[in-house]
Amino acid sequence: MDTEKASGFALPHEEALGAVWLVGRDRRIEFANAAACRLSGLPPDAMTGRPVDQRFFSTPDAPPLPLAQGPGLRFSREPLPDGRLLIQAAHPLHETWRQSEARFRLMFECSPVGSFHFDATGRITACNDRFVALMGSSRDALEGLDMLSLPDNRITNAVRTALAGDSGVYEGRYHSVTGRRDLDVRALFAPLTDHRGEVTGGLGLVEDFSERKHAEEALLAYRQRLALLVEQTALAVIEWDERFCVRDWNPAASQMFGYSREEAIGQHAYFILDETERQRVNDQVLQSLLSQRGGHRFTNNNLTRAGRTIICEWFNTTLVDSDGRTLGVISLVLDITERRLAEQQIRYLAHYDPLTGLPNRALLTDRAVQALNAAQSEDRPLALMFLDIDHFKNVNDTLGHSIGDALLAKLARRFGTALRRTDTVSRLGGDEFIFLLPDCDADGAAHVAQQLLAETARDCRIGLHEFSVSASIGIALYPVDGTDFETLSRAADIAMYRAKQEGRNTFRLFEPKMQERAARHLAIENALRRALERNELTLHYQPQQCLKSGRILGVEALLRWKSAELGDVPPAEFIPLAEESGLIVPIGEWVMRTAARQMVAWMAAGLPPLVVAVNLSMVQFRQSNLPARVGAILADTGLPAGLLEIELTESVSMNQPEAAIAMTRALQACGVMLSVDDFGTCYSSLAYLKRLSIDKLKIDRSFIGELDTDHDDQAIVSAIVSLAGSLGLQTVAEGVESPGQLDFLSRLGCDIAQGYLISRPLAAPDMFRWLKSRAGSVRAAPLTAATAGAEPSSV
Ligand SMILES: Nc1nc2c(ncn2[C@@H]2O[C@@H]3COP(=O)(O)O[C@H]4[C@@H](O)[C@H](n5cnc6c(=O)[nH]c(N)nc65)O[C@@H]4COP(=O)(O)O[C@H]3[C@H]2O)c(=O)[nH]1
Repeated sequence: MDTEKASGFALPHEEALGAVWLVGRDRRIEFANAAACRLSGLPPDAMTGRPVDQRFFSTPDAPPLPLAQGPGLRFSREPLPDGRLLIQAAHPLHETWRQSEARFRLMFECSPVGSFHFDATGRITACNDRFVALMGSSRDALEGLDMLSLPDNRITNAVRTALAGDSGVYEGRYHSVTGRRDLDVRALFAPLTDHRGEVTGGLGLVEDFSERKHAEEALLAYRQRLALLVEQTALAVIEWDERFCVRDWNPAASQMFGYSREEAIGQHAYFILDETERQRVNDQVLQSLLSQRGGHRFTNNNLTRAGRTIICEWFNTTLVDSDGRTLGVISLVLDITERRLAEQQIRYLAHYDPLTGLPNRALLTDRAVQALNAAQSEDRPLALMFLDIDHFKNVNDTLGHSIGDALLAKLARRFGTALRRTDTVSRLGGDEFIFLLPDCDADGAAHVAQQLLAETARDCRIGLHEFSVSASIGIALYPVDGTDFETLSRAADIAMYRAKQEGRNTFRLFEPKMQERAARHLAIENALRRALERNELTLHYQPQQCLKSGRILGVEALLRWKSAELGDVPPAEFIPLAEESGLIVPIGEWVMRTAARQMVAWMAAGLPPLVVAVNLSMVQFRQSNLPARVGAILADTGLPAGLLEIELTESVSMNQPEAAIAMTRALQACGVMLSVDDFGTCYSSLAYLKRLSIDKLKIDRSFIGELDTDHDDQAIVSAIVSLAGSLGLQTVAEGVESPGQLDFLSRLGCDIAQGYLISRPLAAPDMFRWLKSRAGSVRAAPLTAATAGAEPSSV
């Protein structure tokens, strides 16, 4: 380079040009390069200043003097603008070499691969820009770097391998000198030799494959995830070839169709299609799947290995290569058999009653609307019928719910046989059925109702039980009783309610006045809700007289209601409604508390202790906390337990016998007395009666009214009295109105009488006066342990 500077001429690379002489304007050599010196056989010092032969200038092509002759040398002469002369001598092979060198240099410089030369000592002598960039360093820092002193053994080993004449490879993570870059590199170290085959150094090629490595790693991870997914997924994953034979088959597919992977591979798609599906999904359809692009989805019936048909949802995607050629199809398959069944079940449940299989209200309403439209447009009648099983609750309570359910299912089947194809019977839940009878007038409806009553009354055998039930039916007619389903339903319901009130096991056609009754019931129920808080309820008391001594032993508390809106409402009217609505529970508690308080007050006012009898409704009797409530009332009011008598109606005690027996025992354990009211109206079994913990039987007043004349009643009352005697129970005769009745009862040995003959039920102050006026004949209740806490009588 110094010589170049000295010449003031930037010479191209020596080797590239061959021998070069620069001749001054004085025709003397100013500069000769190493090749020119070698060619001339003169050292550079002897060359500089040396005159150039005249002939060289006149005959430019003649061999220059004093140049040594060389074979095939080609001279050229180039006058320079400043008057100097550039003489070059080159061998023709040198030109080829020069061009090749230039190409190599270009490749070296511009290569996208980091490239560098190193000498025989392992020092980097030259490198390209890409190498500098990859290393994240500077050219100055890299050129001259001794690679054999690098800390990474694998690099030094690879360099040594190259210097030993072999190619060395290094692959690894490279941390740049500056520490700013982390690269995954692959480097090749190749030896460079001279013409004798001696290694003069090497060439290094460094490739950054970080991105490719990341891509490869990502692809590997993706493949692993995909494989895991295909292995683990609940979806069957099936790959088909272009002939629609199985190419791959995952475990879920084996699970779904019953074929192992080995059995499935190579099978044609037909192997999982049943006969019908094969006709539908023929070759043509399969071919069209192959030609489709993108995903497509369908549902079909497939066949498992065990021959079971399953419903499958298929999601298919055609597989294509990068040239768009179809390679096959990949299918994801979901077994939706259970979902379909559940959907069918839901659809069924939305329209049918699961217990009886009859249409439910939703379907009935739908059919009713259609039938009413038809009736209207064709001017035809239509009947709507409500049927309710009488005392169905008793069946459930005594025989259990499963027998109750079986009975309903059996009746539903029987009802079906009594109807025409165009009729609809539906169960609304519970024991209530609705019949929609298109084209049916009052006579037709009455006829059907009679048939239904007969079907209901037929003996039923369920398991070991044989029994029969009855039903009450209400009928409403289109168009007289209503023109829409709602109105007709209301009317039929009211008529059914009426049938129940009028003795059950019968049917009633709706009449407008029934509507009034229903409206009154509603009004009573509404007013009753406010009766307690408005203090509209009071108690009347009716005395009970000992038939032997003529003394008054106690009183029965009877509820009275004077409603602000409705005036006096008799208990026989409002008590059933209070029971239906559940209002009887707070009302009943109020009665017991008020009666107890009254007895305590009367005792405090000087009357001797009297037993007070209160009526207990079936609803109250079923409350499991009843004994606790009774105990609380006694404790709160201070009434001795023995002065409280609880009257249960015969039907109350007959329902759920075992529960009733337990409840009577629990109540008696509280110390209160128990009597069975309205005795004789139900069919009590004697064995059962014996197990009830009761003290008295109250003979129903329906047997007393005609006692003077009716021999049957006399026989019944006489039987009841002797039955009670043999069970150790007292008898109370209700509704005694005449001295004759009283006399008859006395002679029979009946213990107690109650009725208008003795006194009508009176308000508390009147009864107090009445009792006071009869002070002599009012007998204190026998003082037992339970009554011991009562205040001493001043009467
Ligand atoms: N014809 C006639 N009737 C007589 C005679 N002596 C008494 N009576 C009436 O017979 C009914 C006797 O009460 P019950 O059998 O318990 O029958 C009661 C009872 O079942 C129910 N009831 C009354 N008060 C209550 C109550 O506080 N709670 C419950 N759950 N029911 C009650 O209402 C029913 C009717 O009660 P009331 O209308 O007060 O009617 C009372 C009474 O007024 C008579 O000589 N001749």
